[in-house]
Amino acid sequence: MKAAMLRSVIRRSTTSSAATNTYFSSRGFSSESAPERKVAILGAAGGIGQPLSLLMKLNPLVSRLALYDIAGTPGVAADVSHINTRSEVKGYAADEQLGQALEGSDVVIIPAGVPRKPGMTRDDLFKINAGIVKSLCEAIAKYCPNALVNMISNPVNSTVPIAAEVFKSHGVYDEKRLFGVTTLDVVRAKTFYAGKANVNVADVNVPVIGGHAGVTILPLFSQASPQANMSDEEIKALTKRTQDGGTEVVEAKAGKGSATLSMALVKNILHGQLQLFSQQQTPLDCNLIPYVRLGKNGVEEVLGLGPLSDYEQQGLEALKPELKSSIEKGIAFVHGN
Ligand SMILES: NC(=O)c1ccc[n+]([C@@H]2O[C@H](COP(=O)([O-])OP(=O)(O)OC[C@H]3O[C@@H](n4cnc5c(N)ncnc54)[C@H](O)[C@@H]3O)[C@@H](O)[C@H]2O)c1
Ligand SMILES: O=C(O)C[C@H](O)C(=O)O
Repeated sequence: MKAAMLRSVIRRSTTSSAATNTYFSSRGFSSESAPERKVAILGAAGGIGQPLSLLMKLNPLVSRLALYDIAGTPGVAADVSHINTRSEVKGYAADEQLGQALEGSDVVIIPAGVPRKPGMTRDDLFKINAGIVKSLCEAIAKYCPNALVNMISNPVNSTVPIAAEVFKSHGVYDEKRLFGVTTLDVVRAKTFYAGKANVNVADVNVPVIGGHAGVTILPLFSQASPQANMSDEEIKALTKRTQDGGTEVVEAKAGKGSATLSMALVKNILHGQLQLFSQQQTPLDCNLIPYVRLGKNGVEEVLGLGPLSDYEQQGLEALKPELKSSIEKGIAFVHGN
């Protein structure tokens, strides 16, 4: 098992809202007080790209927003640019403008690629998305090698290793700066748990470990807060629903794509990353729970998994072979074997 690679897929992030609020209340929204930060979205005209572009335009921590896609970016950029917030928006289309879109970026978010249709697994997207992600990462390595890179494109369990291998081959890999975006699993675990436990969802915290496909998604309900009395059967059902959350949406959308709206929660990660830029003196515990802590260069510390129940321990053992093989598939793709 490539331990470092596994860790990069295992990382997850939910930003502490307390920390985020502190920033907003203490520093305000004005362009004078917020630092200069450029965010590039690759795949900006898509189902995820468009609401994400909107959210980034609303984010007072962003000063420049580069929207890149192979088609449709002029329209999205013109539309988003009319919003009266501080960031300057530019649209970029076609390969020859990718470098300009990326140059100077502090944060890059990649939702480029095709989504699932009913009956498909995320891995079925590998054939198309692996090549897309690889070429975008080549450009990142060249034009903004120090950016924090957030991989949304599926299959995340393989696209993160693809990114890592591309960056390694250019000598710019930093495992602290590469994130697989798995926030949705945390979001779903919290929502489903709150419904079952009949508690306020805003107060709920559920760590989720592993990757981002089926059994590789492992919510740790034994560490959930507030604690609720639940039977083993209820925990199993909640675990399964969290693991199948993406499929639930794909089936409900009936051929019209996968989750795009709940993906809006990705902004939480970015708040964490952008805050981290703005408060560089101290390693900031952005509550990238359960197992990483952010510092000024990205992930500062990989924390332990915490105490697992027997059921979770079995789940952890069960997910490793699938995660390992998805990671190896990504690595092999980059090295052409
Ligand atoms: N990680 C997660 O939690 C998560 C959640 C939902 C969806 N996804 C994945 O995100 C991806 C995008 O989903 P979507 O619903 O936005 O799909 P979409 O088809 O609506 O949008 C994808 C966009 O990518 C663009 N694109 C394709 N090739 C490109 C390239 N080479 N460079 C730049 N842009 C390119 C397309 O033109 C399109 O605008 C899918 O792979 C999907 O499975 C991941
Ligand atoms: O399930 C999908 O294909 C999209 C995404 O990964 C999700 O979890 O919703």
